[in-house]
Amino acid sequence: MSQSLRGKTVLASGFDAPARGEIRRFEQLLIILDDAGVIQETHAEGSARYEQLLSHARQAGDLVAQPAGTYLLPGFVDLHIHAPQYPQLGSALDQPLDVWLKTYTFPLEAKYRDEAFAERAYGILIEDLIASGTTTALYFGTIHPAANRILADKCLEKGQRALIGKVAMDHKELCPPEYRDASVDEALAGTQDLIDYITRHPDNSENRVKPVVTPRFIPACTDELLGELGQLAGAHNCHIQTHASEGDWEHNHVLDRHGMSDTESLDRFGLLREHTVLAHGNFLSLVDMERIKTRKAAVAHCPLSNAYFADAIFPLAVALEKGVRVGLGTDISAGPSSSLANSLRSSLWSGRLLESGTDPAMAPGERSSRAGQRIGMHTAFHLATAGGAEALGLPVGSFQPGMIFDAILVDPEAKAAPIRLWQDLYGGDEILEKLLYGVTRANIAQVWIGAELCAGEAV
Ligand SMILES: O=c1[nH]c(=O)c2nc[nH]c2[nH]1
Repeated sequence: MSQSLRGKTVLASGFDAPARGEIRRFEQLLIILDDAGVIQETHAEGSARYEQLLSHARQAGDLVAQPAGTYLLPGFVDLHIHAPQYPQLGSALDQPLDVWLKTYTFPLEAKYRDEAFAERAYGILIEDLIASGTTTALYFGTIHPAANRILADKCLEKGQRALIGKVAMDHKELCPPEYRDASVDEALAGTQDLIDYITRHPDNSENRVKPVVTPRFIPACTDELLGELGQLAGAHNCHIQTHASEGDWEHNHVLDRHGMSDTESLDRFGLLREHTVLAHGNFLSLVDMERIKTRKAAVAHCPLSNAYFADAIFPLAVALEKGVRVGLGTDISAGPSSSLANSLRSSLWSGRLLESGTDPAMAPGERSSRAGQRIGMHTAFHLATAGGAEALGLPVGSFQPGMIFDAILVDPEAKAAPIRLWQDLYGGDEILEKLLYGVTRANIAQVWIGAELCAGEAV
């Protein structure tokens, strides 16, 4: 079979979740793609033109029928990930955030001044992420212009949809001399360099890779830099990403320094706009959430990293109820898994722990002060796909007409890691639940980005 589905008609069964809390299950759906990999039409079995379109595609040699027993899902959108931290995945998880940054993370990120190291590490990362089903990633890079260009090159070479930020951090007290922007001008020049490089890249005519203005977090930036980055983002109408209200130390730093929350402070610097993504948001107040919603910004919920570094759980259900846009992030390497499916699963248990409380020494009714914090699988699936895409304003994340075909094909029968579906006992949405709880890299048989095969083998 072809390595591209552009101009083809795909025949597949599977699931998507274009709206929060709602799952669409489809059986033998016809998905008609145009020459750019955009979904033109879909037709369900039994609908008026189904048989005619099916036989027409078959006769024209344009029909691509996915194997029986496989499931097509939208590709995952990782809304918060530090590309340079991949070598450290699964280590140094036992320190507080500020110590972890200084002792392990800044020294690792500083290594990306070596372009050969960047080439090697970014190549491995992107291949692993695509193979794990991440079709879109919102990346923090490093402070180094050359390494950030390499990250963009690698995403384009391997086909991953990506948004990439040059990390801006110039605060002399909080960033070590060997890993900080020497001045506001240097931080701005590096950011501008990446914007120009990505927007003019000869292989980026489809805008698969986009630049992102990326102040690391308020503690790492001077006020002057924050203000300039806000203006730069406005001038280029760029995406913005940063960390906000993550843990006690960081939250209190901003309160002490600016006398207000991260959200309010970022807003004053022009950094809270449509398609700003705030990572974590554990300490957001209801007023902050209202402001984020009004600005059409979003939160990247990173449940695994919050468990290790934030000592707090993001009140996801409250934010969703408020109408805040939310997606899920792995937060490599503060989160020790590269699989967004693990973030999805963690978003389910973390909401439940917030709701129930965890101290067995306390009576059940007294363990927690929070009710109604759990979310269901339908919502988690939406956040990992269409929710993350909406946060970024990208037309991906579901199989509706007008969406670009970014998809994964899940094979529950993968020999190395079978997902036991017990189809005689379970059906419908229960199958999706079993797939999402069970899916590993071994089950992801194909990964399509822009309707082009980026991992796996087409059959
Ligand atoms: O989880 C995190 N990872 C980081 O690299 C970081 N930098 C600032 N704040 C951070 N939080």
